[in-house]
Amino acid sequence: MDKPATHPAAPIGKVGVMLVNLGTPEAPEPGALRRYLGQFLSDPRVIEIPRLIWWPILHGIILRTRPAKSAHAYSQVWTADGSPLAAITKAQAADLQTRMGAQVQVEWAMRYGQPSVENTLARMKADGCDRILIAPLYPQYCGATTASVMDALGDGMRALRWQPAIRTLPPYYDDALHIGALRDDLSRQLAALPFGPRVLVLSFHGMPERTLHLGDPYHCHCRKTARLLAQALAPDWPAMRVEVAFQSRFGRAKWLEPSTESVLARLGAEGAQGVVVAAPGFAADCVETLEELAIRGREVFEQAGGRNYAVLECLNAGDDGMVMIEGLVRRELLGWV
Ligand SMILES: C=CC1=C(C)c2cc3[nH]c(cc4nc(cc5[nH]c(cc1n2)c(C)c5CCC(=O)O)C(CCC(=O)O)=C4C)c(C)c3C=C
Ligand SMILES: [Fe+2]
Ligand SMILES: [Fe+2]
Repeated sequence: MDKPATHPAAPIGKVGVMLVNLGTPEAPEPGALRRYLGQFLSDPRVIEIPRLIWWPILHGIILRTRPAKSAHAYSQVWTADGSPLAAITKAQAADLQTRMGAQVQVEWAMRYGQPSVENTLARMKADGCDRILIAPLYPQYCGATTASVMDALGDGMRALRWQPAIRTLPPYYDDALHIGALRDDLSRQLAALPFGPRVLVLSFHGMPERTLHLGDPYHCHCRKTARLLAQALAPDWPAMRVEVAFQSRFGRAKWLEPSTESVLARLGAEGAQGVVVAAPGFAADCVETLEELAIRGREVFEQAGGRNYAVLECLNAGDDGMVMIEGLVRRELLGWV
């Protein structure tokens, strides 16, 4: 049989994958925190208050007071490899590189701080990647996180004369690969606890409630992840109740409710025993899980009278999480690889 007609072979460039997460300070010190928070909180996707009002508050109050407080939080979770979020994202990229083989170049970047999305994009293009998949590791879409990565990507693209072709990883909050990975990973961790889990609190990062009414799908995405995950865990953990909460409130506006802090205080006051917290909105452990949930959350719960508390690890670079990332990435690379 005749071979089908093909187009003349084009020179095949490299395919790249860029894993992106939020970002992190360079050191757990007030100076580094001031630079990091300055960049983060100047992003109009994150703080949606007119510049004229927000600028004096940011520079006059927040950047004078918060860096020292945040530096203390980071210093309690800092590792020999640096910030947990950066170290874990780097490990995820290294593991994905092994899984994908030499055909694909895997890199990692941070939306705020280093390595930046812009520089990483330019370096990948210089390395010969002419097709790049940008994978923001946020399961739930949010303007403040996912869209902000796309803004940084746009800045990076604007600076390039010869641009690569781009694909972006859609949010995976309800993807069977994500729910399955969470079910397997959390089940294993639940089974290893020294006490019986009675209540599982699924704690997501909060957002100003206003963004929900403006049409941001984040709240709905969190709720759906929680519902599907609770259904997936129910057969193995029939006696465990699942609650949803939102953590890390910032500023004076009303944020999504209930707050994780109020849920832990209530459970503690009820004398609950066996309260376990998981954070299925975070692809990697970070200051928000390791300090806010594991240290301060425990204090809130125990001081209110609760006993037996645990915080489970995020998917991180563990096998369940990496099988998921590989599956999500391979699906988006169809036709390229
Ligand atoms: C996972 C999704 C996230 C959403 C949504 C989000 C929104 C959001 N965050 C802030 C303010 C802060 N967040 C901070 C840390 C932080 N936030 C996320 C993720 C989301 N944020 C992560 C993964 C981290 C950890 C970074 C790390 O280095 O470990 C911080 C800094 C820490 C602190 O000073 O408390 C701030 C500030 C706002 C205002 C917001 C939505 C509008
Ligand atoms: Fe945040
Ligand atoms: Fe926090």
